[in-house]
Amino acid sequence: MRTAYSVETVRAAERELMARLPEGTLMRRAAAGLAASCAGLLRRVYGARIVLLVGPGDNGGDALYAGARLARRGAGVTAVPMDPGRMHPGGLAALLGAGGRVASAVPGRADLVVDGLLGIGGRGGLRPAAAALVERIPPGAVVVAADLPSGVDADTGEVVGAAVRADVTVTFGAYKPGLLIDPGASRAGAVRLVDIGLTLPAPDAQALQHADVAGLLPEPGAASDKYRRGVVGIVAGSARYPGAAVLAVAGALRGGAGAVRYVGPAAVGEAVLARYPETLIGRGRVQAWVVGPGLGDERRAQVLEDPVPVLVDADGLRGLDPQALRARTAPTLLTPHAGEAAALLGVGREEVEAGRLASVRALAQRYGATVLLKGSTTLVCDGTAPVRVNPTGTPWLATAGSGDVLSGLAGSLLAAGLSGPDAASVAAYLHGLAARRAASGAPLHAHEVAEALPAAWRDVRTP
Ligand SMILES: NC(=O)C1=CN([C@@H]2O[C@H](COP(=O)(O)OP(=O)(O)OC[C@H]3O[C@@H](n4cnc5c(N)ncnc54)[C@H](O)[C@@H]3O)[C@@H](O)[C@H]2O)[C@@H](O)CC1
Ligand SMILES: [K+]
Repeated sequence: MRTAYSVETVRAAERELMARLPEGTLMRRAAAGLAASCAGLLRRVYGARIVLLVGPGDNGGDALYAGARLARRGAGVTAVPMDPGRMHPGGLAALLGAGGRVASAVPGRADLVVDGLLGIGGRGGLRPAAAALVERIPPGAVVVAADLPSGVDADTGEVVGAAVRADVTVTFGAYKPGLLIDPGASRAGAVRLVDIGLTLPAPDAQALQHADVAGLLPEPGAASDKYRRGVVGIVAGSARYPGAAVLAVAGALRGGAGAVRYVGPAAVGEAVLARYPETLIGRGRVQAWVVGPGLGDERRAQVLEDPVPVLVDADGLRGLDPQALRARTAPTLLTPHAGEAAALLGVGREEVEAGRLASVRALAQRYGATVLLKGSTTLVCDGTAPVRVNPTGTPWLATAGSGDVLSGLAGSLLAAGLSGPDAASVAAYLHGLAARRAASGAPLHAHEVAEALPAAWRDVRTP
């Protein structure tokens, strides 16, 4: 499990540790880790041209101390301050003492640039002086961000205006949520964690890895039969959109439930059966429902009355009543994309896109449900536990019908007994992995994602 911590939490842990250690110990640890990563990225440290972009705070201090270490190994190190009057004094003395120099402009050529402009003390978008330095980063240089790419909000991943685009981010003490959540995540490149000895409480965000997902996958035992493994009911599709039902069933059949039941118009049921003859047709007991696309209100209301877990997606999300959801006794899982989330919150779509973390938290609070917010870095939040950030997926997943496969899959996992947050995050993980496999660099369609799910499932289980 990759865990991430808010700035407030990291600061508190740092204060607690700093009080017990000689002054400067943590910054030395951070700088040593940063310098080691930089050295590993260079073919040769001796003679390498390294540029440090140095901000006014301790993030700049990290860059200066790391630069001093690299200068001692024979690199040519140039520090370019954002504000010449404000540089970490100890770091500056160390760099100059090691033979580094300070320049007022970014050199035209560099092998490696360290972004030490802003760390967890950065607020808002980069101010003009910082943005001007970032614009001058020489093309072809490897960019290494200290702690986080400057301009990325550490707590949320939000980017307002200019931000550094790093190849590698060397982060200190703990991952920050903004390194896992887009748009920040896509600015961070490969993220490396340097342990500086912090003791941390419960995380604010977490990203499942293969082993975590493997531990959550439902496994049939010797005594299992199709009913004990769970039946998932799919209430989706209309004469106009029969495909949504077929795709949701396609996802559900690969999600670990023992059987999939389809409830809907006869013509749609026939389309489902033509593709998947193993589907049960018509009403009956289920362990979880998926209420999805192409629906009228009455069908949704009926399903929400059933005291079993219910996943609500697409058209099913329209005009949802928060009070009605809060009154439910069984778990509810909502799976909106940004547009649907915006409608549920009564805000603009851009607001959701720019503030994905705040939006998913607000939705979970307002509707008393687990919410899976689809998009670049899908988020899952149940209002209490850490937000789950999905690390798999590919931009090719932005294709018609892929959401129907996801809702069928997540519903199937709910029917198999997983909690709302587990079903949602396992489904998002497998779905993203299947899409990567199916796409491998070329366009894909939703059915291929469903067909790649068993391979993704096996991948996850392979140690
Ligand atoms: N506290 C600690 O124990 C440790 C801190 N470390 C480093 O210290 C960093 C935090 O240092 P600071 O608290 O000094 O904060 P930062 O160095 O992140 O930045 C704060 C400074 O930047 C300015 N600033 C804020 N937003 C700006 C913007 N949008 N544009 C331009 N300037 C802006 C502020 O006026 C302030 O002077 C961490 O990210 C990490 O790199 C590490 O050395 C590890 C140990
Ligand atoms: K930085």
